[in-house]
Amino acid sequence: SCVHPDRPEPLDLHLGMFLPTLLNQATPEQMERFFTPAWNLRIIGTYAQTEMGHGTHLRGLETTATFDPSTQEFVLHSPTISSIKWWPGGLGKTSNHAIVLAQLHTQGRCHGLHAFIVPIRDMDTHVPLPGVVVGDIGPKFGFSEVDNGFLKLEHVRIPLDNMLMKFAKVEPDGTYVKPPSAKLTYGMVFIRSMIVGQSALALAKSCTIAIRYSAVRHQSELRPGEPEPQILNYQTQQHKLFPVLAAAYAFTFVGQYMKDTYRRISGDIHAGDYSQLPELHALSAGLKAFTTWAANAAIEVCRMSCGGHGYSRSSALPDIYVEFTPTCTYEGENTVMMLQTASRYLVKSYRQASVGQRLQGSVSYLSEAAAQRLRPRPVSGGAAPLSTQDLLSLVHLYQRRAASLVELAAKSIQQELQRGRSQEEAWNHSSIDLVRASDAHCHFVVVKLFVDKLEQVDDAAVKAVLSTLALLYALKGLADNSGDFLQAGLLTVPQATRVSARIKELLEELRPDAVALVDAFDLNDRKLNSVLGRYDGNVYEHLYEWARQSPLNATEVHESFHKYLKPLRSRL
Ligand SMILES: CCCCCCCCCC/C=C\CCCCCCCC(=O)SCCNC(=O)CCNC(=O)[C@H](O)C(C)(C)COP(=O)(O)OP(=O)(O)OC[C@H]1O[C@@H](n2cnc3c(N)ncnc32)[C@H](O)[C@@H]1OP(=O)(O)O
Ligand SMILES: Cc1cc2nc3c(=O)[nH]c(=O)nc-3n(C[C@H](O)[C@H](O)[C@H](O)COP(=O)(O)OP(=O)(O)OC[C@H]3O[C@@H](n4cnc5c(N)ncnc54)[C@H](O)[C@@H]3O)c2cc1C
Repeated sequence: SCVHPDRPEPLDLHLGMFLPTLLNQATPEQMERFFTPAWNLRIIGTYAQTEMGHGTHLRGLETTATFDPSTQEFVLHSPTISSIKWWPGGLGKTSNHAIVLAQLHTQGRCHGLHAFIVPIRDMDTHVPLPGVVVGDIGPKFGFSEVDNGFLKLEHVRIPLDNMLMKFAKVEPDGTYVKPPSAKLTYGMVFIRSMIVGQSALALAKSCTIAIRYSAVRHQSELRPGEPEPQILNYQTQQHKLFPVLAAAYAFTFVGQYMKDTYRRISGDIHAGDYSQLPELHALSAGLKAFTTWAANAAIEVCRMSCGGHGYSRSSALPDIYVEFTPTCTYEGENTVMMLQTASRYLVKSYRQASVGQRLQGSVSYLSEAAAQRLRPRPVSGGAAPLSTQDLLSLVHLYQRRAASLVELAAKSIQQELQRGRSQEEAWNHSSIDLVRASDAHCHFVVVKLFVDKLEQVDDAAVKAVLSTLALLYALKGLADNSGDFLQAGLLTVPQATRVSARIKELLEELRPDAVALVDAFDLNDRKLNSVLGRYDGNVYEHLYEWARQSPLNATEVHESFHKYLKPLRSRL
């Protein structure tokens, strides 16, 4: 059957991680030896980092690569059951090579995790090579098209030159040469950055299906005696779907920003300037977690808003969910990513700002907040006036919420330390606050980027409708997180009431443009693969046709009648 353009595929890891890792970490000689045949699919690779016992804790990975100077080889070995590589996409049956992340041992010392290119199957027969035990990990929640696999290495020898040595090196005598920065060997920033755009696409597809279907589905009575209305005219249906529509636009702009930022900073890194790597790591980790959690929940809102037909595979919504949901786990489990952004960036920046350092990039607002703390507080102490129309003032409100939650997390750590807890315990006992701080920081970044994007829109009508979407996104976020804003003294209860009223007005304003706004994503029927989301809105005829094609309908009387029902009857 033809490959559906957006379905997971066995070659995803080859394209999405094996090739990019070579590009980022291979020497010119290794590019020649591996990239060319990999580009021509002679070499098919995967990225084998996760083990049965460890996915998040990289320093806990157990696979070893021990250098043998007498033969100029590394010996790759899986020492325990928990060290068996587990999950890599395309590993089970497709790949003939793997980039294996292993603890490097040379001259009796361990130098931590490094990347090694390991042939795992014969290039011609595809039979596993000696010392290689490889296979599929079995059925999963979804991703049934992908052979996520396991790999057990039994003292497998590879040449010295199979260690990716663009940054770290091992000399022929076994001497280890450190990389310019230990962070360069982590990788994964590329895919995390790309996943932000995947979140936008998943939202765009889901709300296109749900809003188009809601425009053709008529149900119940709004006014007695009148024809059944479009379900899109129900305020609750708009309250479910229009914030998802707004988020789809917001994440589209954030996804573009993330890709541009990745391209810019990875260019600097290739030129030897590593100064922006912390910002890139923090931004990609945080936005990957923020956008995938939000999109994951929103896909389910779209499915349920389509009633029973949303549960049918003909809607495509179950498949979109099943294929999207692992983004919250892979490429950095979301909670762990949020903690990375908070602990390795936000709290560090907060402390720098607190001693007067001028911060750049996405945390520059922490300098402004630190300066604010030094000024006398206004006597009123109350929340500033709230405009439910002025986007810039809402951006500032999100900025102040983020600064407040970063400060709360930093102070929690300080309080835990003052209680006598160790550094590690103090951080662990503040981790809920740390995740909240990261979430608020990412939320501010998303709202700010949405509003910044409007400045680039020239067409007045487009700018007006996008501004309405941006307002809805910002106010809905304010309503959903009103506890944060109230706790930070940034919102009063009367203001919260005004926000709810304004949201209702915006839903009404957006109703006439809702279908045009999803059409603007320009997702054709093949890409959507959804009977409910068809551009022509001809749902019922195609739903009936889709059902008729079901394999169960190949015969009028299914064999189960003769095999089971009839014999059962005769015994009753
Ligand atoms: C030619 C190209 C063609 C392209 C075509 C594209 C077609 C694409 C189609 C296919 C699309 C998608 C396919 C992919 C599908 C997805 C498959 C999923 C794959 C995986 O899941 S791979 C495995 C993912 N695993 C992880 O992410 C592990 C998560 N854990 C960690 O990252 C780490 O354990 C940790 C949580 C960061 C903790 O590590 P550690 O304890 O060692 O580090 P510290 O917290 O102490 O921090 C130390 C220091 O390092 C900095 N840092 C940490 N990580 C990074 C990083 N990634 N980058 C940069 N810097 C990092 C951290 O900030 C600290 O710095 P400091 O000391 O504070 O200055
Ligand atoms: C569909 C799919 C495809 C994948 N493809 C690949 C691949 O191609 N290559 C590859 O190498 N891997 C792949 N993986 C593995 C994936 O990267 C890991 O599952 C992921 O990194 C999470 O690690 P884990 O499974 O060990 O979960 P764990 O880290 O065990 O997480 C379990 C729970 O523990 C919590 N936790 C863990 N550490 C901390 C902490 N420090 N602080 C607070 N809470 C914590 C987490 O938040 C989570 O709630 C894939 C996984 C899936 C589902």
